[in-house]
Amino acid sequence: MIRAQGLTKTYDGKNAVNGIDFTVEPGRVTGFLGPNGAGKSTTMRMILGLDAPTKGSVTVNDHRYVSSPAPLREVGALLEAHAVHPGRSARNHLRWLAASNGIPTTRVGEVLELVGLDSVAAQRAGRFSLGMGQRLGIAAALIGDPPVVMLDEPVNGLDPEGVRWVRSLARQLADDGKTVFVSSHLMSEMALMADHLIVIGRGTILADSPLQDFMAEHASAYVRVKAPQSTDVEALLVGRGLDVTRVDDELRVQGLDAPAIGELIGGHGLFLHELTLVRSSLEDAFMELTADSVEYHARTEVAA
Ligand SMILES: Nc1ncnc2c1ncn2[C@@H]1O[C@H](COP(=O)(O)OP(=O)(O)OP(=O)(O)O)[C@@H](O)[C@H]1O
Repeated sequence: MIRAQGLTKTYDGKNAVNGIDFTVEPGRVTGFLGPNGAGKSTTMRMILGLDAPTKGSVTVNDHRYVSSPAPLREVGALLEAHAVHPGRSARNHLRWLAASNGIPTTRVGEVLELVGLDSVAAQRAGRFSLGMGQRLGIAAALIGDPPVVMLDEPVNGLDPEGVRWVRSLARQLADDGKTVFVSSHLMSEMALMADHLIVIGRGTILADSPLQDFMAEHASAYVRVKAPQSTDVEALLVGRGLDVTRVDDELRVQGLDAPAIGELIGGHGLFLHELTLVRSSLEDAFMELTADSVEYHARTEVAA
């Protein structure tokens, strides 16, 4: 597992990461979310020992990652900036990684096949598309079959098939008991991929909970009611003390669940054309939670 305690990183007198505590547990996919500049990459770099904490500590499987003799066997990481020599072929890049960590060369063919790059393994990595580069980065992360896998924006540049593949790969790794820590700005993807969320804003933890609990706490829900005699229905629901908002021909009702609303309306001899529970998305919940933590706002408003 990954454990951060009082983890702090200060750049030019400003805390990029501000005394955070969290644990990333094995056997589940943990999503790491936050607006631009929130401190995600800085945290991931400190986990890998690429940056030293100003204060506090972070350990992987109870020791500091930098002190590991074969790091790729402990943590596999895909970071946004790929360190691949552009003139080297995909296969040679992976061979070099394997050799430097005492990993058998046979593993190179296995991971190339796993990520779907076996047919282009002899091509220079510098000529790879964004998506191919991501796949090579994931192959490198998995080459040591590590118990901890950290993926920063793994679906970036991938086509829909690739996005699905990363999702099922993350699930498979978690089901195999590995610790899977994934950052992404794609909320729809995170909603499908993550079991647990850690949300960071301006260097502090805003939420650390199972996805379901996060949605229950931060996502709103209402029941959409469409009825031919909508004025009568509205009066009935308001009369029962429910919170009703009219938007065009629909009524948005809060305060009672859908079956009870249906029975109430039917019990008064009124017809229903639609009765639907509408939940806000993870994106909505995330936007609401992080509204005060967003540092970089676009100046032009775009209609929602
Ligand atoms: N090497 C550095 N020197 C100075 N400041 C830095 C450095 N790296 C990061 N920062 C600052 O630390 C803060 C956190 O940045 P970080 O890259 O960790 O955020 P992030 O959550 O990964 O953002 P994004 O979603 O945009 O990738 C930002 O204010 C950033 O400008």
